[in-house]
Amino acid sequence: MTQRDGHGEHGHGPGGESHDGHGHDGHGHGQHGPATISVAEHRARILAAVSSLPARTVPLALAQGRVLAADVVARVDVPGFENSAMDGYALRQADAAAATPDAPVTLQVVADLPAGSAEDPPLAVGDAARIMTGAPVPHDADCIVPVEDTDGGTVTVLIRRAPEPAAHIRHAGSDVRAGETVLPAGRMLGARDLAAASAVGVRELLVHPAPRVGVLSTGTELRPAGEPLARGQIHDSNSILLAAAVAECGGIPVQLGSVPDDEDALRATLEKHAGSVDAFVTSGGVSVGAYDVVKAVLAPLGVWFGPVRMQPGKPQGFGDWPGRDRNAGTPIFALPGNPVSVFISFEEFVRPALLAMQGRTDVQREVVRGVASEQWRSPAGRAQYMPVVAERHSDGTFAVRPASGGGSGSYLVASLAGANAVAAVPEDVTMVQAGDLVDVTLVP
Ligand SMILES: Nc1nc2c(c(=O)[nH]1)N[C@H]1C(S)=C(S)[C@@H](COP(=O)(O)OP(=O)(O)OC[C@H]3O[C@@H](n4cnc5c(N)ncnc54)[C@H](O)[C@@H]3O)O[C@H]1N2
Ligand code: MOO
Repeated sequence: MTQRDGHGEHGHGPGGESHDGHGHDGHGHGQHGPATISVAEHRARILAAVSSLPARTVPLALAQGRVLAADVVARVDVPGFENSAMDGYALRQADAAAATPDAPVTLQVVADLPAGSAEDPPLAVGDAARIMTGAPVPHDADCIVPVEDTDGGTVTVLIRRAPEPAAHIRHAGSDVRAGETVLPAGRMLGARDLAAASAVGVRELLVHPAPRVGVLSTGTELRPAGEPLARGQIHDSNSILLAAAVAECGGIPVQLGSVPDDEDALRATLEKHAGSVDAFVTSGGVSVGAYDVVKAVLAPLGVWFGPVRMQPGKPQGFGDWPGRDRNAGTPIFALPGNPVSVFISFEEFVRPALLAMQGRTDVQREVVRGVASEQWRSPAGRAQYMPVVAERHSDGTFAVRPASGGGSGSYLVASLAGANAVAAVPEDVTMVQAGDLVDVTLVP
């Protein structure tokens, strides 16, 4: 990789341009606090500011994907009783110990036990009970002979093979005993976890709920998907992306539509929904333009705005929409308007925060190793997040190349769909060469 020759810590001067040609780092933004912060610093501040939503009890059917807030302890033994692992016959092993295919043993069939039977028939010497998988084994029996080793009789039965002692019996508590912890707090619940909870007698779980996330686009130029466009208008793709991305990481998107670049309209929308969402994510209106409405409304309320040393995604805002009557405020993520910036900002900041609100501690995606298969430029002084196509090699590494011929331009929304990963290039690298190792995150 080509690195910028070192003039100390990342200064704020005009360090680099965004690839779509209108970026200037770190001045004239009127932000609070330090002139620029790194991606890691901004994420750390966000994670320090959000906490897991208070736990609630939900039925098992609504617990999938939620994080457990308390251990799940078995209420009963599993299995709860000795039961048969085979369709066949329950009997005393000694009664059939001499059986061979050439010299089968004949037993009396004195009972028929389907799964769910509550019977416990007494078995005298020479008796057997026909039994199905899962049915309770009579106390007098000590083994099961599978039906395949018999003639299948219902009055008498020929046993053609001697059973092992205790053959095909599932013992009570052999899976888990009452009182044992089956699922630890902190576990994200999947299908197997819910099955385990049900099996041990639990029907409701204490979990951190899914955050409801209000998604709002800003921009007078925006039209809903599919509507005809006049000159200067574009389709609102950010709210579509954000709503899907919220759902993908376990949140509940609440589409608030789009508001024009009008302070009162934005204020009214946020005010209206603040009580019914756990967070807001807005896009657009955070830069230095004359109509940057989000910043105009939120900065006076103490929401932080400033450049983050990244490309795309440089202009960011984060803080609280104030609560009423001493209620806590609603976290608000004010993302830049460019669609690729929205995607990268969501991945780096919003997704980790939404996962933390769900009680997750593993809030960042796994980073894998990539090898650049072609060269590309990266801005000095800003970490670059390049949408790439990553192809897996047999040794587990990935060959990566930019997903668009246009590079990392933050307006390249249609090309973004062709990417399956994002390569993160450190701040001090200005050129990634073919063959360079890069950190890669695979994305859905
Ligand atoms: N003079 C400067 N201009 C810009 C700078 C700068 O530092 N100095 N930064 C550039 C960077 S980097 C970004 S990122 C953008 C961020 O600007 P805003 O957050 O204020 O976003 P907008 O101006 O509202 O929109 C930017 C761009 O994105 C399109 N857009 C907006 N919303 C949507 C949506 N819902 N769906 C699809 N596309 C959307 C919008 O039409 C613009 O093309 O500022 C740069 N400028
Ligand atoms: O590069 Mo901006 O920082 O287009 O997101």
